Amino acid sequence: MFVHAHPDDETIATGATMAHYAAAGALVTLVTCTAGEEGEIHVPSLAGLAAAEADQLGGYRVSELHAACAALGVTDHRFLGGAGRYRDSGMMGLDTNKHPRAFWGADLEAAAGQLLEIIREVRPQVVVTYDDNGFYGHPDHIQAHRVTMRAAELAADEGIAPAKIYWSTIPRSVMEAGMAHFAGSSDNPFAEIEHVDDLPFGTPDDEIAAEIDGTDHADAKLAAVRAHATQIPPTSWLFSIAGNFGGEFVGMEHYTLAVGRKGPGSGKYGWETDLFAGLDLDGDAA
Ligand SMILES: CC(=O)N[C@H]1[C@@H](O[C@@H]2[C@H](O)[C@H](O)[C@@H](O)[C@H](O)[C@H]2O)O[C@H](CO)[C@@H](O)[C@@H]1O
Ligand SMILES: [Zn+2]
Repeated sequence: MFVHAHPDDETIATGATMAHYAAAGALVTLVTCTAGEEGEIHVPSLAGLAAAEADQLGGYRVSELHAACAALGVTDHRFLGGAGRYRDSGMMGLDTNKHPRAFWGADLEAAAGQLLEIIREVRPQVVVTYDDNGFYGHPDHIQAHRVTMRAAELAADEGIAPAKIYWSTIPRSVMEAGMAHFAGSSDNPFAEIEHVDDLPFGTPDDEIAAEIDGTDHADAKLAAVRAHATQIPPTSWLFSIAGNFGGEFVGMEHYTLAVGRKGPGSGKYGWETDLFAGLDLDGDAA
């Protein structure tokens, strides 16, 4: 079960992993916490849908999300609390954070209870969300983390806690390789960044628990990225890096392990290659 804040996060952060497990026959459940109402619009003909205009972007992004799920082979998608329950809060500190339905202002117990209802039904062995900074500090990402971790506590009280909880991330080494590769390029997505430590995200390689090789699904992930056209323009850094690094970047996704016992791994840091590593078919520690 993947818990994400906005339509597009599922693809950007975990699209290849979701496609990998969907193709392998696992039940992949995606829970999206908001409809992304406060997003930018990179499709000029849709500018009138913006929050400050017709305020219809959320509904449109639902269609983008469905197209992305189809590209990834994900068939079980839910909105936390039902479609429209929680609204995209906008970037940290904006007045939109105070909207009556802003996810950032959601009652934690109520939202966690809504996620617990899905956990009771789906009984996920593995859950994936963000770290306590929401990966890069967006209020809805931070709230998605808090709601997920609280729901897992409530599930544990009922004896149905997931065996493992992972937080999506990017290894510091991948960021450094990207910066080195694009140094001097006119199309440098890292142009504003002097040092990798200046980025609001990135995890030291020795703190990574799992690397999922979804390179066989890199094309599906890029199709899902294209489905989120209002958020990710053709000029996006994602396409720049994908064009240069291809499946090596797009298809490889990384996670830290927040809850549970790390299974067998390989390589310099013993990274797992499977989120179910160390679990038996019932999702119990083998
Ligand atoms: C990937 C992600 O979480 N996107 C969010 C984010 O989008 C950013 C926002 O529009 C910001 O104003 C831009 O400068 C930045 O480039 C975007 O990534 O926040 C949006 C508003 O909450 C959200 O809709 C979008 O999904
Ligand atoms: Zn997001």
